[in-house]
Amino acid sequence: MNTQDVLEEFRASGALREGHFVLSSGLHSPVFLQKNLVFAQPDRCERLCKALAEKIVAQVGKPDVAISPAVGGIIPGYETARHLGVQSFYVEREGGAFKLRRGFHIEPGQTVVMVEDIVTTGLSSRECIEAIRAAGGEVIAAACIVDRSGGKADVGVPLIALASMEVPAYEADKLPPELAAIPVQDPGSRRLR
Ligand SMILES: O=P(O)(O)OC[C@H]1O[C@H](OP(=O)(O)OP(=O)(O)O)[C@H](O)[C@@H]1O
Ligand SMILES: O=C(O)c1cc(=O)[nH]c(=O)[nH]1
Ligand SMILES: [Mg+2]
Repeated sequence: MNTQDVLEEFRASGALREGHFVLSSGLHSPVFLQKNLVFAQPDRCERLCKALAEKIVAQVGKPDVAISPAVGGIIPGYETARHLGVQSFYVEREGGAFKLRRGFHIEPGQTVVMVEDIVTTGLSSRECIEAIRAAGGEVIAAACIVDRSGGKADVGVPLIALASMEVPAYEADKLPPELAAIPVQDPGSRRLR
């Protein structure tokens, strides 16, 4: 599956949104990939995650566990783990920082692939990897459905992306006037209270 095939799954799901969005990183963008509309369709989610699992195995082999950052990473993390034939855990925010909770346990030295939905700056991936290491896991790679940085994001381990694209994103005080004129939406969970 190449980038065009992946974006076609997003387009057909109505998940390629245009407007004014504040992203998890605080950057602003005229484009948002509403991945949940894709993952809500099990057949599409299966196609994407099966392809991602195959790419992971081809590049780094099969890990012991797949671990994702909540909320967006949970569904693709589970489905990718199913195709890898490994357990699926997730980290979630406790007082702002990602933690492994709910009885999920990593044996010392177990190998982990961190599975994200979307990578923009790589901040959430780095936070997730830090939480996995704090719990004793050895992160051999990160993986995602779409890398919006076009390969520029550095998550500290190899990043295996099913699709790669470059989408404009701006700091809050450097918005182009046409973007500033549109009311802003904050669709993610980082700032939810
Ligand atoms: O690479 P980054 O700059 O960190 O951006 C990508 C992150 O943003 C989204 O999560 P978000 O925190 O918006 O919440 P969600 O997982 O609930 O969608 C997405 O799921 C990634 O985790
Ligand atoms: O950077 C983000 O927060 C982000 C971008 C995007 O296109 N989709 C998403 O769910 N999150
Ligand atoms: Mg997320």
